[in-house]
Amino acid sequence: MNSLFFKGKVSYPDYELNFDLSLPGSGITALFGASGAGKSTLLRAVAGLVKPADGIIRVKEETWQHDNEKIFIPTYKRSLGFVFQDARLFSHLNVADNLLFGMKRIKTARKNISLEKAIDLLGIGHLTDRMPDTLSGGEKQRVSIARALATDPEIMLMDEPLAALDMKRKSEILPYLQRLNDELHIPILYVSHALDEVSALADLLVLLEKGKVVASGKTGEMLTRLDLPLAFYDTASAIIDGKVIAKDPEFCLNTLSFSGGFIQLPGERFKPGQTVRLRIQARDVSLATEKPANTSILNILETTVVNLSNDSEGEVMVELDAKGTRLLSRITSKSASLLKLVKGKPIYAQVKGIAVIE
Ligand SMILES: Nc1ncnc2c1ncn2[C@@H]1O[C@H](COP(=O)(O)OP(=O)(O)OP(=O)(O)O)[C@@H](O)[C@H]1O
Repeated sequence: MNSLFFKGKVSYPDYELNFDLSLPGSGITALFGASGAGKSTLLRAVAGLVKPADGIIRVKEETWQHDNEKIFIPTYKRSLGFVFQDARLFSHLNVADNLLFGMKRIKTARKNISLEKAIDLLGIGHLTDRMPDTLSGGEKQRVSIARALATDPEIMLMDEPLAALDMKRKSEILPYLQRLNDELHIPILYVSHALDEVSALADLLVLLEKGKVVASGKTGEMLTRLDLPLAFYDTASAIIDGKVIAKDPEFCLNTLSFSGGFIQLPGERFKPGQTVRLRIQARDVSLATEKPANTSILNILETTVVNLSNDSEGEVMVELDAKGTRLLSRITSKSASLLKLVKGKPIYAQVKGIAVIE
């Protein structure tokens, strides 16, 4: 049983959170929603910091709460790593001692991750002698993540770990989080209300609204579903996980393959075999009923219209299928009418801009 199961109800005087979720036992699952949606409360329920009614909290083979069986394991006995928005390091201990502090309660017999591995994964080897108040916000947070990881937890719970950092620090930490996901098989529950972070990191997305789970599924699919609000954000985007299969040194151009075909992307830094997550904004995708010729746009994909919905005044959001990968295109209502767009219609998607998520 290599999965996560969370069920229960948390009631406050003016608020109720209900959840019933079955999730895979690896990868990053984002708990996403507006302020007050219940993301932190759900994370706290998993940690045992609040006790949900009619609760079942199961993490892989371990049952941490089962009300019918009168099981409730207190937080300190749950094998979890909790990372908060602020790093919460002990200010009187240097980085090495901060890291060791978390490890004291760990039984050495079942260690899968060594302290050295945690230090290496978060790239903090050069910081071990430093005191916390000499570290940048991003460095502190990397230490705090390494400290949680070094306890060799069954699950990592992260509550807006990047929210206190500016964009630059955020983008410094994202690759480390991606690395954790690539190299370890520890499931990560990641609370965020920042769509850019979630689309960069998450394999799965759980959308919460006013104490309820509205929908959950693969991030790429959730971002493009027209029955959910995510596809109507100003920055509405699709994501593509592409694999670098060829380089053209003459034009410094890479070819990436994905389920829907190929994407061409300029840049020196890509290596053959590398998987790259790309973000394609709905605004950067235009549509044509015939394959455009003599155009400067390199990426033209054969797609099918899955769904259409009115967006803002005079605009339409179109959900497209590129052989299993979803894309969005935001066009004017007039263009949608001229192109006679209907569900199931084959259409060429011209991708004008692609951002690499790094
Ligand atoms: N201890 C508490 N007592 C009473 N109400 C609470 C308590 N903790 C949380 N709440 C309420 O529960 C609701 C959900 O809070 P929660 O912190 O889970 O939301 P969130 O989605 O994480 O929001 P944010 O993004 O702002 O952190 C809020 O309306 C909050 O006021």
